[in-house]
Amino acid sequence: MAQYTRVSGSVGLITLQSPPVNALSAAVRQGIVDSMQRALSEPEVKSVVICGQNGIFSGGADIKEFGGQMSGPPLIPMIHAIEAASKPVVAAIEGIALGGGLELALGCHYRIAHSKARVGLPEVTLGLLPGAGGSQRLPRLIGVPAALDLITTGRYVTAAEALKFGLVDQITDHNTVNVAVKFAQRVAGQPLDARRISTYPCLCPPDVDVLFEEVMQRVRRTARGAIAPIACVQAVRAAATLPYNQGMERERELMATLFTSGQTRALQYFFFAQRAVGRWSMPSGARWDTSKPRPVHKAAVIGLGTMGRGITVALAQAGFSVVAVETQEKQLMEAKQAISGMLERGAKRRGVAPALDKINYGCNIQSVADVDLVIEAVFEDMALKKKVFQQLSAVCKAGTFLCSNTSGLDIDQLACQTRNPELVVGMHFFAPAHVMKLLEVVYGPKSSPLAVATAMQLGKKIGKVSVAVGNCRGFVGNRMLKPYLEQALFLLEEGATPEFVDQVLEEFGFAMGVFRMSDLSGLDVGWKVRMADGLVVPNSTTGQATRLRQGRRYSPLGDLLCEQGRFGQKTGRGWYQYNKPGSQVAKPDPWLHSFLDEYRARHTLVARRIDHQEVLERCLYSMINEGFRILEDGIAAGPEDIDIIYVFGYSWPRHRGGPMFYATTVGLNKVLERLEHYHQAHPDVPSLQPCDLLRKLVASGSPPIQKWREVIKKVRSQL
Ligand SMILES: CC(C)(COP(=O)(O)OP(=O)(O)OC[C@H]1O[C@@H](n2cnc3c(N)ncnc32)[C@H](O)[C@@H]1OP(=O)(O)O)[C@@H](O)C(=O)NCCC(=O)NCCSC(=O)C[C@@H](O)CCCCCCCCCCCCC(=O)O
Repeated sequence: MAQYTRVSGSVGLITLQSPPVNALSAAVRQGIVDSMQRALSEPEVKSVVICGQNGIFSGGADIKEFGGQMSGPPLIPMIHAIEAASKPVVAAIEGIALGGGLELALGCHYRIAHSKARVGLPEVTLGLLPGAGGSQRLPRLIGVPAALDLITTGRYVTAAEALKFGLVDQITDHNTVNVAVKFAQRVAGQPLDARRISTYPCLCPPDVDVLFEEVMQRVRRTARGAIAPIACVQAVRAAATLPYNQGMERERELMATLFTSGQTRALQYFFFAQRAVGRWSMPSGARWDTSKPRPVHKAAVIGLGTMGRGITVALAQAGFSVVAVETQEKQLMEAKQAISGMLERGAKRRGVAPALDKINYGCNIQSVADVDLVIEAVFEDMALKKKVFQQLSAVCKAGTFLCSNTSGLDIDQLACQTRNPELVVGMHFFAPAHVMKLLEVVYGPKSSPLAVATAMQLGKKIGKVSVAVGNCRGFVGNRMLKPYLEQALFLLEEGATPEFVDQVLEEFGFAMGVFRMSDLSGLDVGWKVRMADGLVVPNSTTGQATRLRQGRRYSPLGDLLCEQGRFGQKTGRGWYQYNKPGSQVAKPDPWLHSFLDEYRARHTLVARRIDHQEVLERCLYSMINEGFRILEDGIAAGPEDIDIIYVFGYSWPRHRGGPMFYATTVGLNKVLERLEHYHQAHPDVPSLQPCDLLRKLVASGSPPIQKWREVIKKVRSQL
């Protein structure tokens, strides 16, 4: 709702009241309409101020309303009425004015912002465009180039930047509402024609067509199939080329398409999923709201390879004191130089001082004795990690949390090396660790809620989206990657090429297909793991046994490439060829094609034509099936956890919501039916066998994803 009061005798003050972010719900819109009517009808009132309660102007339209029947006064006529009002209306912007919130402010005649406020039109991130006049008013107010930037990226700007653009009229460090009220008194009675943004001409640079073409190309390149950024460019183009009313009509048409699209449903789901993962729970019943984290002031990082360096940078940038440890002096000095460079570059970008003095470097593990939390980031080798954990347990003060940056090793085995296994958790960072948003916080059977809460809180403080997951081989992300990679290899055996498989996956929206991604990560990484698992048979040539391991179909293709020294980008050869080692430009490799032909001939495999559908279904449905197993096993608490991990850690296209949400858009019965089909064709591939939870969900009528947790609970209680 909105509260109406009269202040200073002549100013009508409308306060939006819809905690926590004053979203423009039906009740708030009704409140604004009623309050405006009152303010305009009271002769004593000469001007109006609109503000939000609790220091927040508005987070925009109420996203929760989008899924259902919209009721209450619509936003567009409400904003038009404010702009057309005969008395000046001033927006007092504190905290945030986002999306519809900023569009409301643009309908006001003046905007006063607090210096700490941030404003923006983030609709594109929800698969929408600023559909309450924002795409037409913003370019008229701040010009086409700046409006295009804000609307197509959805980025927020500070009050200072907004003032520079002319988006706000004044900024203040004082009480914004008081300043706005005084301002409103001053402008009372002044003519308003020049203050109605919809009447402004749209200022275009001389080369505006070139600009639109460039932005459209950039957007198409980076959108990876998302439709909203393209519609945003089209809407701003309408502002630049059409009179206001026609531009509004174009905005409405474009919005209508977006509003009913599957992409916006996926992105809205994703918005709430990001918030849901913070409300973590463990199978023991421990939860985010009953487990208090312990403050961490000083942390240590052990092992300063690529991951350790990134983690050190992330911690130092967030203001933590860090002890950074490497065993050899030479490696320590190299790491110090690299970390300093990363901090300096990051600080330059953000216009702040580099946090160099936050880090103490050392070669002696004793130097971590007084830290609150240690993140071990040595090589992915269980024996080595165990040794480090034994040392840490002996050296660290009582109560220190011991965390391992591992991408899939058993946390429990590490916890068993320590005096206090309840203080041990996994912290699986993604490379580069100071850039990638995802953090899997892995709890073992002995990890305490305190340790999980502390690691989750630390993740938040260093700017990560942290997801709490259970302890199993590969945790969530890498466990689901396994069937995906496996299917891709089987497809090569059956006749596909790496280029074709990658093309299909990239058209789907992945930043990189599976083979380009493997080349980037290094083929030797998985090879070492398979060797440790006893799966690699060196110099294997022929025979059925080569393609079977432990009773299941196995493709040795990756092993054979590694035997040739083809480790991917770093060696200049992998599934593709590169101009030189380290180059990132992947080119098809005729050698690889002959190699595949010879391999198939050797194993009497007849190449067949494989189509797009089969690539997508086999790669994605096998991965989704593993996701259902993960839910069934209680490794992830809900589908949102999996989806967040896949979007932030594995470049799953955000506008498809994540693998589990995608399964709902395909239809769970269809996923089940296709898995059954493929499993029948490949009975020696267990990952294609539909899991029980998927069957149960289909049997219970494929409930919406928000209801899955109830079915999962039932399935688990029956175990
Ligand atoms: C605001 C934030 C920056 C705050 O961040 P913070 O970290 O402080 O807090 P949280 O993110 O945890 O949020 C707290 C809490 O609040 C919930 N929440 C936040 N924002 C909203 C919101 N806008 N709506 C609802 N709920 C919200 C959040 O979920 C948390 O609760 P939870 O229980 O989940 O923990 C940050 O929250 C943020 O970034 N918010 C989103 C900001 C945003 O994206 N705003 C834009 C919204 S979209 C919009 O405004 C659209 C408008 O342009 C136009 C609307 C016009 C509609 C017209 C419809 C036309 C239909 C066309 C059909 C045509 C048919 C025809 O014509 O034929």
